[in-house]
Amino acid sequence: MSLRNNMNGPEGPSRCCDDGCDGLKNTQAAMERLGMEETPGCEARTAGEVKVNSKRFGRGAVESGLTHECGVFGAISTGDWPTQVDIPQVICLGLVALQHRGQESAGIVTSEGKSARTFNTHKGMGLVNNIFNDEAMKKLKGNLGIGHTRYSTSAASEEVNCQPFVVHTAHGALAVAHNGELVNCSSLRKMVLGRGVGLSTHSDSELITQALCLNPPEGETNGPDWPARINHLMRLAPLSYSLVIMLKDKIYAVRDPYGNRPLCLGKILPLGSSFLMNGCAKNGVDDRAEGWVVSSESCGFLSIGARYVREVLPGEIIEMSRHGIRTVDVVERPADKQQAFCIFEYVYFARADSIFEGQMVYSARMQCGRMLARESAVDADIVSSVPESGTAAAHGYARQSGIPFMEVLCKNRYVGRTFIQPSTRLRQLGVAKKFGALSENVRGKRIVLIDDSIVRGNTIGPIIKLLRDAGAAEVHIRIASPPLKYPCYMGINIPTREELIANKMDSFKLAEHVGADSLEYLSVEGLVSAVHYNMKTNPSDGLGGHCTACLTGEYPGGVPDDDW
Ligand SMILES: O=P(O)(O)OC[C@H]1O[C@H](OP(=O)(O)OP(=O)(O)O)[C@H](O)[C@@H]1O
Ligand SMILES: NC(=O)CC[C@H](N)C(=O)O
Ligand code: SF4
Ligand SMILES: [Mg+2]
Repeated sequence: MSLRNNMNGPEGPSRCCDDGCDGLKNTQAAMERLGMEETPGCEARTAGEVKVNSKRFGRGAVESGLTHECGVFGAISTGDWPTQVDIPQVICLGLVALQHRGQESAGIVTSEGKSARTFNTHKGMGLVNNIFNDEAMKKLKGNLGIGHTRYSTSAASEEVNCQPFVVHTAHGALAVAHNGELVNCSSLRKMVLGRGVGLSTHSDSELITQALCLNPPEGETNGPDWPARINHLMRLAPLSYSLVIMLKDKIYAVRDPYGNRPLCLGKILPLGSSFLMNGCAKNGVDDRAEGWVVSSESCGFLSIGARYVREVLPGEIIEMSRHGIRTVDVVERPADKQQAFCIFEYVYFARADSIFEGQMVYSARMQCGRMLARESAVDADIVSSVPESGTAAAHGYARQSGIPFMEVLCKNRYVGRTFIQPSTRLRQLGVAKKFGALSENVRGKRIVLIDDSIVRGNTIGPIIKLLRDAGAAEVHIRIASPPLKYPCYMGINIPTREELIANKMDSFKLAEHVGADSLEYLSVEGLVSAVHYNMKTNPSDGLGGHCTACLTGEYPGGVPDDDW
């Protein structure tokens, strides 16, 4: 899951928005790549009546797959500061574990807990390991801190938009890291600007940061009431976000009322903890906490000596201090609305060892494969997968069908982004070059090949050709998610409807187009029931609902109020 064919490049996606034009250069490049006519100015339109100032263009062009979201992380040590827990190191390792969620830039901000004036900040473009060298880590000394790894959805992939954002308020410094995208960004932006606040970027994450700084119209009697300010923001902007917000000596962990983006809590255990020594899940529950962490995903917890505790609930505001953690508020959704956790976290985004809703992502993916085998059986000699994220579903398909699993593809993890390859031919080769066929496993075989998703349809065709060239007798494609037909407004870079191959052809035509003997998708009902199969949360508690908008067109919080 580490390689994304992201064509954003160092200039990355940028947004030409209602009050600025900084996205135009990249917008034009994206248009050229898409073969569209360019007209000057923010309000210019293409022949197809697509506005240049739409966010969609602002994100730049991508060759294949869905590009990710972001990873947020926070850590605080408990007890008398300073303690033995190396908070900057914990955050850095936490971000490395979240690297698959965003590879454009990363940042860490720490506080020693004493002064409301000074935070230690280090941010940069690129991968976590390249940004945080020894010198940077020394500078980040602190007892609490937050971190971010970014895939941009609003505002360019540039240093100025790297997170966490830090602002200095009348009540001290404030730092914010955000995963998600504000659906009503435009109206909130107008509101904040209308209150006399200047914004220095087009980032919705900076907007959140500044909105938190606004003094409430009714005033505050005993200094700032941060939970009340957060609550107020959540009512103004109900989705989508998971936030970590740092003040001098506290962190607030916040998940939007729809629970659209993931966020979970972990407890840093003493080094001698039996849980860390033998990994037994029931141990560690009663161990004293040496600190607390909050993270987009739980996959990195063991690597930092932490134990997964639970998810942050939709709408919950958790305060983390040196005394421990406590829920300070829960902001409700409208009564008629379900939780809308992104179902694509299960399909593709999250690391397979992360836990959501009481189940491991890997188990949900396997269950999708089982369901797919029930819905779309085929006679074959072997079941195989497109690595990486198709593999768990392929194992599920194999178990359900009784057809043995065998690897047929080797993935070269060192193939870089395809944006450096100029021509269509070379870019297409780029997809094929990512994989090699295990020819002895392939020759003469009837293969069921499982992938997690088809987006633009650029990956699967060259792979089928590779397998046929290696002697495959038949190649049947089974996709462990339904056809992707609609854009996402909640932090995922899903292409335009026109670019999504499922809007151009049904599965029969697509099979023909990519050279498969057959091609079938998992149904929406099949995906939802596979995800529900091992889930521990209960829909009757208002939990366990999922966003399927990119599959069904039913958006949990409506469509954006600005111009997409
Ligand atoms: O239809 P397309 O637009 O070509 O994209 C679909 C492919 O993109 C993703 O894989 P990717 O190689 O990005 O990551 P992975 O290694 O996690 O599978 C996804 O798993 C599909 O294989
Ligand atoms: N992918 C994300 O979650 C991005 C967060 C935020 N919208 C940004 O562009 O920085
Ligand atoms: S539209 Fe799709 S990718 Fe976006 S939040 Fe919903 S399920 Fe996730
Ligand atoms: Mg893939």
